[in-house]
Amino acid sequence: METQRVQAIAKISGDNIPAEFIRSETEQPALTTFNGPIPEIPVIDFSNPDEKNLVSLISNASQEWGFFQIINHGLPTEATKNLLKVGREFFELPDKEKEIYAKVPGSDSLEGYGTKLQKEIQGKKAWVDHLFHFIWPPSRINYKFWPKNPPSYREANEEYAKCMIPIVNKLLMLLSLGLGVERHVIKEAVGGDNMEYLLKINYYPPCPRPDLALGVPPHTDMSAVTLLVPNEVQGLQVLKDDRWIDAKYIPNALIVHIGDQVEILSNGKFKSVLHKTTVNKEKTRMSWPVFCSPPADMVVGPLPQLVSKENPAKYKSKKYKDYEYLFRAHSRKFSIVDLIKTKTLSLNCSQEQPGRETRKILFIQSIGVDQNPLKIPPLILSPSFWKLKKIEEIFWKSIALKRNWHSGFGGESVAMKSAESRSSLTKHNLDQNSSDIDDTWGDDREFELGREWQRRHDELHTIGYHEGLSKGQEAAVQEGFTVGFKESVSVGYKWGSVKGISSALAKLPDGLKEKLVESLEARDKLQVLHTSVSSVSGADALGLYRDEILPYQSKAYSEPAEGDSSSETSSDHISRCNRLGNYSKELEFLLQSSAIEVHSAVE
Ligand SMILES: O=C(O)CCC(=O)C(=O)O
Ligand SMILES: [Fe+2]
Repeated sequence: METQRVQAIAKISGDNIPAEFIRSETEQPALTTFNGPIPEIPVIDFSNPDEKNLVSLISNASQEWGFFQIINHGLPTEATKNLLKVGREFFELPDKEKEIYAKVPGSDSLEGYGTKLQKEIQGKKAWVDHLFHFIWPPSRINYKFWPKNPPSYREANEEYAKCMIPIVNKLLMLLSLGLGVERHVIKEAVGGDNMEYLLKINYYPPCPRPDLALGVPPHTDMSAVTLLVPNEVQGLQVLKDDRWIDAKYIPNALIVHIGDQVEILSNGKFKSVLHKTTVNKEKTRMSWPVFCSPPADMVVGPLPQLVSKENPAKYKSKKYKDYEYLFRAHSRKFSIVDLIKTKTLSLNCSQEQPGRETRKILFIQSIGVDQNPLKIPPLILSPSFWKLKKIEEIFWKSIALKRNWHSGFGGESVAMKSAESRSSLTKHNLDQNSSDIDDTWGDDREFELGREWQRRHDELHTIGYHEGLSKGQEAAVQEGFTVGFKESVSVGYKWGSVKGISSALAKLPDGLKEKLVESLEARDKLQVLHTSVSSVSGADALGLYRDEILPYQSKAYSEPAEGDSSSETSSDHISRCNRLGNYSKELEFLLQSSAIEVHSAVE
């Protein structure tokens, strides 16, 4: 079945848009765009002969914004003009002609003409079509995805790629100097001359309700750096100090995004920027980002020069292809770079120092609120958590060897959706062509297992976190920003943890379970806990929280009235109706009598 393109939907939309494009209030541009005095997004003159000064400007912009525009960059205006012209002409071709370049269904490759197939977590679709193809190095180019029409498409793209190279090299050199390492270091760390340039053309047709829809939803780029030219229609927004800021259109400027790989290499000094796009009522917006990324097998981790005892690595090292896999397997709602942060996932946020975590919370939360009263306790997984990891690893490996990828955690979660899509992808490969079986299961098996394990592991870690945040978001939307958000995050987190941990335990083979939880009684109780936890959906859990705990907590904040006849204390009440809390306590209790300990600092 052919995918419906947004370009086609736009043509028949009239005054309204289909419901699947209407964003929740926390995402609608009309409600989230910052309207106060706009901080200046850095504009940097790339021809500045004072190298020291240039390094400092780029370095500051990369730390504070992860985003800037460069002017006088040396990219010939003619090359850009031609790139934009042929791209626009391609999208103006009849649909049938464009479909010749459609992405290959089921393929792992990003290349081709397409529309994001899966809806996002909240079931929303993006108002954008796109074309992806590599433009550099020549060995990476697959001309199958380069339009033959207009005829000058190839020449214009080849010319543009050639002109990009010195600019990208200079940028990486300046970034290296900004980190205090030698000028060649970042370029080499992302593959040297084998670094890959992936061009994307975004096509955002006019949208009757730009106040309700989004182009690309909030994300960071997984590249090392991204260099982008837009057409003259403004629409790009970046998150700065928890506010969505419009990036002004500057003719002939090149927009630079610091991507996840440079954030990792810099050990967190440079920030990959969270950004998204809005759409326009009358005009078609287009943009041409070039994602400059390491080759698939390149391992990227914090630069050894930047890591010491005092300043340990904040990210795990990973092959780029594994990072890419993680990126695709997980919801785009959060920045994936956080998933590979080393063991302690800190949710300690304060207004004075808005960190990435604050940003993450606020970008789902962003309702244009000036005050950020969040102060969330840190979430620490103790070393004994890794014991569980080890056992689970053996378990997943053993079932993976039986090729049973479909078994998984019980319970529903955001992450499970991606697990399902991964399973169906694998299944699709197997069904599609039996010779694919060897590719999928042959020499790469160890690697695949590693990836599968990584995914399970990441899921277990983030299951509570994601659920906590989204429950927090829903609760906060319903209850108002200041009431209950912190509490709901913590309740939601606990809830997700109980679900994730009890399901993982329930799925362990009996022999392992016995080793971990010696007492038969405790094992039975764990099973019962798992069954009851699975029977309560995330939405019901939220309902319990909202209807039973929150109102009572707010009541308990005010002094009890004189002569209040109720003898029930607030903690009595909360424990009576707090099934969520009870589940959590029950799990903690059962785990205490086992070889597993799971500590969480979330109260
Ligand atoms: O269209 C834009 O300006 C940004 C697009 C973008 O962020 C992306 O495609 O990754
Ligand atoms: Fe992007």
